[in-house]
Amino acid sequence: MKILFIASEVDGLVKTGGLADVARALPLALKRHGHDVRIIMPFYLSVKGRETARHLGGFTLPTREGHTDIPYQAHEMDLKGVPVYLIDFPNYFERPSLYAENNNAYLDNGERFAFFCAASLQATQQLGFQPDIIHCNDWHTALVPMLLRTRYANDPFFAASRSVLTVHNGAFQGVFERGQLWALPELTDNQDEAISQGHAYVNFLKCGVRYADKINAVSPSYAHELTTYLGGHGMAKSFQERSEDLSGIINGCDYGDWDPTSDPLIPVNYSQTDLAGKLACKLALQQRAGLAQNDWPVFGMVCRLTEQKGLHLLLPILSQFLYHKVQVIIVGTGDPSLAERLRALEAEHGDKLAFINDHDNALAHLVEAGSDFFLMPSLFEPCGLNQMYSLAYGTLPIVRAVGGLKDTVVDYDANRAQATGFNFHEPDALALLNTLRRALLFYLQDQEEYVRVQVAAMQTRYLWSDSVNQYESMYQAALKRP
Ligand SMILES: Nc1ncnc2c1ncn2[C@@H]1O[C@H](COP(=O)(O)OP(=O)(O)O[C@H]2O[C@H](CO)[C@@H](O)[C@H](O)[C@H]2O)[C@@H](O)[C@H]1O
Repeated sequence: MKILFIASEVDGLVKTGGLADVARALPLALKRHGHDVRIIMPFYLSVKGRETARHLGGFTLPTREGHTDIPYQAHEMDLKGVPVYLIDFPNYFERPSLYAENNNAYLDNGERFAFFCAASLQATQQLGFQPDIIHCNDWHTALVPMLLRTRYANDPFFAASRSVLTVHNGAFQGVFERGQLWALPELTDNQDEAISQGHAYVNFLKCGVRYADKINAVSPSYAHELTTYLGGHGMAKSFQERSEDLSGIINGCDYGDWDPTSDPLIPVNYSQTDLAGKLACKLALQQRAGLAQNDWPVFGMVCRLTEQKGLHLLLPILSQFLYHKVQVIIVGTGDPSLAERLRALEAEHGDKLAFINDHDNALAHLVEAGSDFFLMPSLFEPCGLNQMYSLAYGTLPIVRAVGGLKDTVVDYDANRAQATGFNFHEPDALALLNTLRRALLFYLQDQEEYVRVQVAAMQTRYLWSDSVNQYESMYQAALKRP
């Protein structure tokens, strides 16, 4: 199949979160399965190696009558054999950051990504790539399915193309004032309730859910949660209306980058049959975090500092947990108020808690390798990547049983034979504290059993080739739609 993969960030070129990991790994896996895949993304200032990009041509995007058209350039780079088309319009994309500065979203994000959606389709046509499947990801690209059904409805070039939308994070929906979207008359004039938020606003994600031929979430549990009032981020009704076309496909884990037997970013490699190196990693992590190099269990956490990641469950009970002989190492950037609270706790418990306010991939690898447990008490988690890395590194995940976490981590007390970690259900700080204590007790009372579960965790595999089989089925189903 010919697949156009549209994403706002792609690891290796530019990354702010888990979306970028998938936007790299999935196209590469599709290519390995023999598909002709092209990625298209904005030509941000921070695109790595942007000086090597090859210029493909200049095009002009027509806008609403009375407004000036938008001239832009298209470039091409290579991602391990997958061509990446880059949409270049400096006014929108040559900025210090992708979406926000100092935690404040750019005010013209709606305008920027509306342009990106429209230009992506236009550039693809101009470049002569005629896709069977147009694969959109999250709100930034979610206007594309609507444009296919409106602007391009009678264009023979895209007549056989079908769209799919992957929801990586339904909490981000892209809600913007209609008036801001002057480049897209299809939106400014469209009062359809199914794509609106109140009267004056358009919801990009709703637009994708309304018009995409098929929709998937990045885990089966999250796909189900999206249709519920509790887990649907206010969009349950929209997802319910498309429930026949909605599925869940768990992300794969990139074991090429995340493999303790060969990881070049950790001091000593180790495997299920020889765990000695894991201890050396723990000592290196304790040293890096400025904590004592002792044999206390280390609980690691690496995440964006947002409410999603469950920090408001952890913060109220952290002092209590730190009464025990444990070390907690948290690496993350994001919400300044959460960072402030973590710094205050660190000042109080400096011998047991280290907070590293940084985005550092090598350190993330060291935390995975050097910790005994990994914390993900997420409020919601569409798929989650770190728990998969943790499993591979024999670092038992302690997770809230939601979304992809529920689908990938088996709780020790619920099912000892299959156990790979610890789960709790209620979004409640005390439920988390109980689970942390459960894990601690387990670790202290039976090292042999701990190693057994650790080895079971290391044997789990979430392969991209399995996910790709499911994406292929979804693409086939999309192509059958009228
Ligand atoms: N301070 C830091 N230093 C180094 N690395 C850091 C870091 N903070 C985060 N990371 C890295 O960024 C990635 C985060 O991925 P996640 O899937 O956990 O979350 P995210 O919420 O961004 O993704 C969304 O999209 C993905 C992809 O579909 C879903 O899995 C997920 O549930 C959804 O919320 C991981 O590779 C992690 O190691």
